[in-house]
Amino acid sequence: MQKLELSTAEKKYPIVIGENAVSSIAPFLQNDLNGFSRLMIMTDQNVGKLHLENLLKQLDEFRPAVFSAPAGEKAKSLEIYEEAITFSLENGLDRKSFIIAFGGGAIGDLAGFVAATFMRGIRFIQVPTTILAHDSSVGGKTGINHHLGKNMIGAFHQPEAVFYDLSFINSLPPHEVRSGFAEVVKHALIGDPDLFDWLRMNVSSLEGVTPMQYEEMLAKGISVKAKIVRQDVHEKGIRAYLNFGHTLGHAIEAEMGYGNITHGEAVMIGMVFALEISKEKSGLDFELDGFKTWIESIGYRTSLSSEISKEGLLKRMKKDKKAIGGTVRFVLLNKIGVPELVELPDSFLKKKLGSFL
Ligand SMILES: NC(=O)c1ccc[n+]([C@@H]2O[C@H](COP(=O)([O-])OP(=O)(O)OC[C@H]3O[C@@H](n4cnc5c(N)ncnc54)[C@H](O)[C@@H]3O)[C@@H](O)[C@H]2O)c1
Ligand SMILES: O=C(O)C(=O)C[C@@H](O)[C@H](O)[C@H](O)COP(=O)(O)O
Ligand SMILES: [Zn+2]
Repeated sequence: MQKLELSTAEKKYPIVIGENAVSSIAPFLQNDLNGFSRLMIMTDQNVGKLHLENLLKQLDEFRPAVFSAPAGEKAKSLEIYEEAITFSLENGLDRKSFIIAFGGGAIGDLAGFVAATFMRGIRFIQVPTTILAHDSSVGGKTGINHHLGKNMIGAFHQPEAVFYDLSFINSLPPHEVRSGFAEVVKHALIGDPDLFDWLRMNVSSLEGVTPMQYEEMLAKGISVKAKIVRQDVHEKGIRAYLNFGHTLGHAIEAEMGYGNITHGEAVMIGMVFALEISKEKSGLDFELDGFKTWIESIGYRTSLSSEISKEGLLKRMKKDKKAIGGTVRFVLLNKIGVPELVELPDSFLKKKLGSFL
């Protein structure tokens, strides 16, 4: 079990990682919150079937209401958001109520946004169940999608705590493990060169990673994120580095239709694209072919089919949250562990996308 802490000017909260972290939730609710009224668990249909009973066993005494959303990106829609608010009102939640986000990043983002906006904001905790959610459960970005772009509706709202029980990740299907591992690679590339070297040396298949190794790499990924968020909670500057690979990644997700490619797999393609540009624009000295061979051997795609429209992708990248006045800004790497934010003209991106697709 590892215990980290995210400390910002506004708030400090614990991040408990390891097998059986779930057993720390009830004592936390009991002792660390100065009381609350109604408790609501928000989960999705897959996680509900697989793991809700286990969580409920721990929380019986609190008699929680349970809201179950559709699995995956469908949860991050205005329609499901409204359903969740209606459910909260009908189940007697008030300003002193408390939410548990129990699931992957989609549920974490939805539940966090419900918590941020219900009666102008109530408290919540994150109980992540995917590898990807080592990223999404920490840092307080919450939100839902719009058909014109990912996470276009949202708020910064920090949880009271994160309880990351790694026994849940054992039931993930291989493509979801792959999705989550992409964000581990991202954290290594932007902030932990030693972790990056370690991953390259030790991970040749995701099935071969041991529980101890997962615990170690997820804690390291979270540490990279926490260090950045601590300095820039509201993304006025360096928090944008956590968006490495996301400018194209988010455009791919929206262009292909939410849920038709996993977030991590889209981000991995986006990182390959950003690494290629980094070599050209930021002087990155990096063996990209070797990197691509490595991730392809783990099962990632490293390029897109030519059926996807490059005009469509560019249009979406121009709506990215980092863009200013329609000028796209990309996170590039100067060195492994040294990111920077660089403006890229449309003409350059169009040309690059042309050779990438
Ligand atoms: N807020 C942030 O900082 C942040 C960071 C990264 C990603 N995200 C968002 O997170 C979302 C992706 O998160 P995700 O990959 O966890 O996706 P997800 O929540 O959609 O989960 C992926 C799939 O795995 C299933 N699942 C979840 N836990 C499981 C388990 N233990 N066993 C078996 N199946 C399980 C889900 O039902 C779903 O079908 C995207 O919407 C992305 O934009 C947010
Ligand atoms: O926490 C952050 O900051 C991130 O950018 C983490 C990303 O991995 C995550 O996908 C996030 O939701 C992207 O945020 P957005 O602001 O680009 O929508
Ligand atoms: Zn992401």
